[in-house]
Amino acid sequence: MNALEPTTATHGGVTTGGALLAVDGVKVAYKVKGLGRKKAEILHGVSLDLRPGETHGLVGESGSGKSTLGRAILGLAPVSEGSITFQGEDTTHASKRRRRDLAQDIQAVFQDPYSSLSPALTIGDTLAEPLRALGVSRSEASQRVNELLDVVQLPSDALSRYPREFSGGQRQRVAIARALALSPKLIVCDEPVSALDLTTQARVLELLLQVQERTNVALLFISHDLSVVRVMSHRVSVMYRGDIVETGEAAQVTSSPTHPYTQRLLLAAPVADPQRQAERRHARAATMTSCLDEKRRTHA
Ligand SMILES: Nc1ncnc2c1ncn2[C@@H]1O[C@H](COP(=O)(O)OP(=O)(O)OP(=O)(O)O)[C@@H](O)[C@H]1O
Repeated sequence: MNALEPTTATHGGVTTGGALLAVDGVKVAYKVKGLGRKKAEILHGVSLDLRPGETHGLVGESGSGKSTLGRAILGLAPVSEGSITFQGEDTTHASKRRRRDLAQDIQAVFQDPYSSLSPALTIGDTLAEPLRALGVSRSEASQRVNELLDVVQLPSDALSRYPREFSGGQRQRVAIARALALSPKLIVCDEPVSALDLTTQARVLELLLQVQERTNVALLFISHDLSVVRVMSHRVSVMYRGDIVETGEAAQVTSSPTHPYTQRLLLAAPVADPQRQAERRHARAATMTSCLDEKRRTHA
């Protein structure tokens, strides 16, 4: 198994064929204080699908249920109705043991790598751990770890250092490398750049695009930032209060949305200085757009 080998053949950047992941009418409900035995329904029956090698953006305001959907796909949220199918297998209520196996194919990168990287492990051990757990030999794991460092553009002296010795952007690179260790087919990226400054955001997003190019991994890209979702995604779904209200090609959804909520999301001006915000957005979009153009040229 080579961490950098494409998992399937690609065509024009996105592999053709059936869905890799299908979420169908999924409901998630939690017990909450004050409701007695009644549960609060967070997802009201959401559906989306992801093709191999595709990035599906999931956008919506805080509390709309984006992370809950990501967690349901990872088997971390209780699904009360509906189904989640991965590579033709119903994984909705997969056993713990099956989940461990599925982790080879479905990985996650979260907003805060501090919470997902063990402070007690060096980067070398962090990256080798999932490989060793699978029975990969020490020397093969060591070779793979070096490949992974190369992919995420971290120096080899990173291996003996600890997460606290890295910047936020570097730690997110480590988290991406660890997610890639087992050559997954899908990575749930939950706000992977929200905690980073804009320059670092652009670098990490570019890295994700390059990684997808090399490995054909599919990404569920969760963000509240429509401009980031637009440049990262092939298709976009918009969540509003536990429902997906609109799904379509990224360019269509983000330039001429049909649902009133998406239209409001587009118009939302998040900061007091709109001039500065517009300049920043423009700079970020330019970086991302050139990156995507390059990607398209490579596949032309
Ligand atoms: N374990 C839980 N128990 C009870 N309620 C929960 C739980 N997890 C999430 N919720 C509730 O579900 C709703 C959706 O949360 P979720 O984190 O999925 O939203 P989100 O769209 O990802 O928001 P953000 O962008 O702020 O992360 C929120 O009201 C949250 O309080």
